[in-house]
Amino acid sequence: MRIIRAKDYKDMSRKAANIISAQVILKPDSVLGLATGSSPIGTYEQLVKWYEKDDLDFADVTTVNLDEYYGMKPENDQSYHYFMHDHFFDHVNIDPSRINLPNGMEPDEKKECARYDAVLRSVGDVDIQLLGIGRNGHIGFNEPDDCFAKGTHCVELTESTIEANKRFFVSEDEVPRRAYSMGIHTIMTAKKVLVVASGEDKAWAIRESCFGPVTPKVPGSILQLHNDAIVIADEAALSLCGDFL
Ligand SMILES: N[C@@H]1[C@@H](O)[C@H](O)[C@@H](COP(=O)(O)O)O[C@@H]1O
Repeated sequence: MRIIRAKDYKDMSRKAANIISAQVILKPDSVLGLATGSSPIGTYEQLVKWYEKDDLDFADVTTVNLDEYYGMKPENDQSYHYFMHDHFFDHVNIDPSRINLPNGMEPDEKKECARYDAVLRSVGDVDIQLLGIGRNGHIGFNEPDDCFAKGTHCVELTESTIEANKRFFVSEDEVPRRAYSMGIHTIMTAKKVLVVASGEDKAWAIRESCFGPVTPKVPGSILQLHNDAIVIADEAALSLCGDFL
């Protein structure tokens, strides 16, 4: 696991966008695993800027997203489908037929998990998986658990995640309680994993994920076993790692 120290959110975002753009330049038909949340927004903004300057071409890129809220219509502005279009897809020349996300509107969990796993198999290896991290160390929506989930699954969100995500909703009651998420095994098969973390509220998750025991109680800790995992974290997110760096 490589840890790259960033000055602040902007610096973190530029560093992450640099790694993704190098990937797309070197391999124009890359498969990008994409993430939502406030952490990667700056990365998408930077990629869009470079695209607008004609420095990047996404025409042959395929994307797979980590997760989606269960029961959420894609046109709902809190859906991850909406988020991805709003922050990235609608601003670059990505082919809509190469965009893949879990379908939150499929009520049959078994069916949707099997469908999305088949999609993931059909696109082949993910070249770079971008990840944010939850305050409790969750990645995608793989919440702390007794074991690591393998493939796509439907998750009950923890109180800590509901609490953290309520800032995006009018009231806590509106925060969905369940979500579809790519599994840990799928995340671990990506050729490269890129975690972006900013702010003090991520400090515990970053310390435990990078230097704590590898345990499903802190899902991000499994990334210590990945052979090409990069964590780009700002000073605040690294503030509890002092003794280890
Ligand atoms: N499913 C997403 C995660 O993919 C994201 O990493 C996490 C942290 O979000 P933020 O970056 O807004 O702190 O939030 C959600 O739970």
